[in-house]
Amino acid sequence: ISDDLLSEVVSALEDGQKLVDLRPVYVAPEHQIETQKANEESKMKQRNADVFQEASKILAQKHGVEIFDKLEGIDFSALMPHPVAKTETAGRKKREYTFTTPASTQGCITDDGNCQSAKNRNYRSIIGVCNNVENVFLGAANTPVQRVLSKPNYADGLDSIRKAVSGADLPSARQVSNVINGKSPEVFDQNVNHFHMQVGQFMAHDFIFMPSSSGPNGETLDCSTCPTTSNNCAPIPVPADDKYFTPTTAANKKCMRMTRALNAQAGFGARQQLDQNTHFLDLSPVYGSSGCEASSVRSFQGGRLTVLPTLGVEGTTPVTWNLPPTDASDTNCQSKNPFFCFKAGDFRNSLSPGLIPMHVLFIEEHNRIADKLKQARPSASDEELYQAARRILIAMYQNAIYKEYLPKLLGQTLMQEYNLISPTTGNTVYQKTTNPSVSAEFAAAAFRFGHSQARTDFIRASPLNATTKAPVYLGSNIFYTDALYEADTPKQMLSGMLYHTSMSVDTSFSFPIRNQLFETRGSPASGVDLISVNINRGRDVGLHPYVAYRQFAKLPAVNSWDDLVPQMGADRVNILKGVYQDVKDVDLYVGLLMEKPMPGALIGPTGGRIMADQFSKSKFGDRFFYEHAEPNTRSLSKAELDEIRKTSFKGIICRFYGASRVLINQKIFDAFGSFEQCATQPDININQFVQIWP
Ligand code: HEM
Ligand SMILES: [Ca+2]
Repeated sequence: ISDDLLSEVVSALEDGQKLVDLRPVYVAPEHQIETQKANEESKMKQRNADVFQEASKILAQKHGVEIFDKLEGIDFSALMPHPVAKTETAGRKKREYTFTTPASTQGCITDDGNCQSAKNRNYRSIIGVCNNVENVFLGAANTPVQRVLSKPNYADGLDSIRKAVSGADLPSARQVSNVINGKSPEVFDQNVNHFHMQVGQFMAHDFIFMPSSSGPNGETLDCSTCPTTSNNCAPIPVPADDKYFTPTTAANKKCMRMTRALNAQAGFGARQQLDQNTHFLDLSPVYGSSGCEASSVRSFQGGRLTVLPTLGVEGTTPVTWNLPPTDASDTNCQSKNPFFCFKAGDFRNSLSPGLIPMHVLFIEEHNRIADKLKQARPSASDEELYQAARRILIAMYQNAIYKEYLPKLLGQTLMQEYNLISPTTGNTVYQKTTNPSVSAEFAAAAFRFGHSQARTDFIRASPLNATTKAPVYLGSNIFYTDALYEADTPKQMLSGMLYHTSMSVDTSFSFPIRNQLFETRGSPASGVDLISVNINRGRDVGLHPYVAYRQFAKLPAVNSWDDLVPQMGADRVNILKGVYQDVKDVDLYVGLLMEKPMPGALIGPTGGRIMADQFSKSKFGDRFFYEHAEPNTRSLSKAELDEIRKTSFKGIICRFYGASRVLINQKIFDAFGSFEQCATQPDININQFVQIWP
């Protein structure tokens, strides 16, 4: 670029920094739950991004947004007027990397920074670097999301929220949520159990942790006042006739709090969001996405992960069960000592009551594998046992997702169309040119379909489906863990989820999901509506309206409301007409859930394709995916892969219960169907994994 433009860039950055310093501060006066709490690395990225954002506005005002085409791809971070800049790869060889480490990393696991080291060829790194050796940060923690449609949709091309076609504001996300929500009673899907919901949430936490913006010194923002002047708040107006978030009158305008997703743009142009977790399906909710998370869940003995053995009484029988280790400093935890929330690879582990059983399920399977490895190889070190068990468990998990979870969600047509069906023999082929990163459309809209599956309650049952104790009500147990400390609750809750249906995937949601997210017990309306948050989140991250994705979904273009009828039916289109002025205003999340499911699937063609596309990228763009055999990489041997292929969620669950469970659902996500004997569920032959070491 010319010297003139360069000096303009420098002064725009300087002025940008001044504007950032002048921004009104919306720091929360009192403690607030922050599900999507940013870590130190994300916060550092926001510091640069805020300046780039202000500087972009200065340049755009003078030259129009076209100027950004000229500046694209150039690294300006060294010109930042404040010192934390420096990009990860600047001045480094391609296959080496360094990453900014927070100050408090004492005792945390570190990496050797070399993608060709034996360790990085043998195992996935914890933070996900070196998966793609030519583009070492692709898919790593704290890197940007990608987009199904190449550019985000912002009213000013930079960061302001999309407007309606008419130029007016879009209808309030709570208004939309109120109008689309089906009438009670809840409708259940007789073909799908609640475990399908729970696995989905766990996977969501593996794919992505999109952090929220924070204040100038990393504080929690208070985004409940409206209208707002903050670039990082997007409060949701509550309609005057709202049934739950009352009282509200036009004069006494009330807003539901919502903080915008943290801006991590690393150059000029539009706002850009990031994923704080590894983008890969690599069990990061168990093992962590940072060195500190990883070390905090390990026992450092025999390759094991830490558990909290717990004692209780069921009826008159003493019982013991495991919980994850506690985290007394979890700032989101609403239950108090001794009912601490837990420490796991993902900070959101105590968000909903059903999540902890998932964490315990995988922690215990990891420990069983580590113990078997140790028995077969008594001289192996803790590190060797941990890494080997981790590799085996991730392989089992990927196998279960692609063979059991995904066909139920997508149906055969899309499984075939996106080449997602696992071969019974031989290998699949890694594609180094495939970007495995999570897409904004997947994270902020399509994969949130699962919020529609979440029922009001978590039933606790014995392995024979006898009810044991009262169901755990979702609305009063978000970030509360006391129920998990009641005898054998993780196993009883998992049993309940296996035997009981989930809600059907549509625009009907359970009461807690629509009204009680983060609610504090005894304080009605202290929470938010997750569905409004989903809709507003889509606008926040610059998703295009639903109609823009029709071509990607191989559907005819939409010019009038009638064009939606073939996919949605006239009744649903009428509901949409009641809240949106124009068919081109409809939010992506809403459009996806309004589509009728494809045959044999839980979701319609557009949501299905956004998800199938993601699962394809997550498979073919993951060098360590369990079915690939890649040179210079410790892929699974044929014998190892044959062992993994025999496993399933069924076996993992049976082993979790031990002798107390005899039968298991033949199809693990069917609520009603045949059963199989637990005794016949294949486990891996550990000797096949010990022969080829590491
Ligand atoms: C009890 C059930 C659940 C609760 C209470 C819950 C709650 C939440 C909350 C509070 C957020 C953050 C929203 C935001 O600020 O934008 C979120 C995000 C999300 N949820 Fe759920 N969820 C549940 C189940 C599920 C299920 C079953 C799925 C998928 C099948 C899912 C997929 C997602 C995804 C993809 C995100 C975005 C995560 C990110 O970008 O970091 N959730 N959920
Ligand atoms: Ca991950």
